[in-house]
Amino acid sequence: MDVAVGIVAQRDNERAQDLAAALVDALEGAGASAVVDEATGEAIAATAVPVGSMGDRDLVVSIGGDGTLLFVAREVGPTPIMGVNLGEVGFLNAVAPENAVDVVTDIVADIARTGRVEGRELARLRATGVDEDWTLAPALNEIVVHGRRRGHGGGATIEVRVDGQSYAESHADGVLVATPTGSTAYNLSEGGPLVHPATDAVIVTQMAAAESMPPLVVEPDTEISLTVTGADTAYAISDGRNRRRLEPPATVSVTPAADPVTLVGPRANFFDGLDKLE
Ligand SMILES: NC(=O)c1ccc[n+]([C@@H]2O[C@H](COP(=O)([O-])OP(=O)(O)OC[C@H]3O[C@@H](n4cnc5c(N)ncnc54)[C@H](O)[C@@H]3O)[C@@H](O)[C@H]2O)c1
Ligand SMILES: Nc1ncnc2c1ncn2[C@@H]1O[C@H](COP(=O)(O)OP(=O)(O)OP(=O)(O)O)[C@@H](O)[C@H]1O
Repeated sequence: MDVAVGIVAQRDNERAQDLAAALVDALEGAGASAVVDEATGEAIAATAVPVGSMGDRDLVVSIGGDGTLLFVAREVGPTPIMGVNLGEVGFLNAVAPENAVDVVTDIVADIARTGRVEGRELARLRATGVDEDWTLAPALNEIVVHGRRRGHGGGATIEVRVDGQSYAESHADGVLVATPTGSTAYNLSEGGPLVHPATDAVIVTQMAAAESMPPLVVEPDTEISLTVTGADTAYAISDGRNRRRLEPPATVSVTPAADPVTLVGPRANFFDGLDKLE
């Protein structure tokens, strides 16, 4: 089968663009087709398409940090993604740049031979409005609900309900609902637990709450609802980038998203990765 690959390189990063060019050459040499994102297409000689249209590719390669991979996941949904790490932490991107050409050409040869992609599924969360009809882009890391701004005078009163049962209610900077993938990100800075990536779970962590309850870990099919009062404005935010302004009183419902993200390629070692977080 003819394998089609999309390549997204971190914007304005020359190293990422050079690697994208090397991947295009290697893939075309191996008989596959390769396109790059539009920003990268301005820097290197390659066919460019919007990232949002790469959902029809067999594989999308993200070259950059965790933020670039989160962006690619938002744009291409369930299409298999492989991350090459040029960033600092690289929790989501297991492949080192020097191995990228070999790893990608091996994966593409596998797809050509078998017609399928071996990957692992990472759960996402979906946030919807209860009083108003809106939905955020599915979150691979976390949904955050916070007041007008982080810090003094910017918080709100947020009640957390777990499958309809009240768990906590306090004035706080916010509350975050994280996946195991997101447990090492914002959740960790707010005192939430690390959850090993092989665990199916959802984490609820209050952010600087006046009357705090311990962070809570529940099974993935649980509905978490967050009711915001005591503030003029609040926000619901998916993976730090996709946001919805709320006018409290407002309730946000967080449930499992239908489509997981499929990550392809070698797995990052969770315990080695933790050393990089300090
Ligand atoms: N105080 C904090 O820790 C804080 C604040 C805002 C956002 N964030 C995280 O940033 C994410 C958005 O990323 P961005 O690059 O667009 O914003 P960003 O540029 O603010 O990146 C924040 C940092 O989070 C790291 N990161 C992202 N996902 C991770 C994960 N699953 N495990 C470990 N580290 C991870 C990134 O490598 C980066 O160093 C959000 O989903 C949130 O988890 C963290
Ligand atoms: N090729 C691209 N086309 C369009 N937008 C891009 C592209 N690459 C990155 N972006 C934007 O940049 C954001 C990623 O942020 P950033 O580059 O700061 O994060 P990163 O990959 O985690 O890198 P670092 O670890 O160096 O911070 C994405 O959310 C997206 O909005």
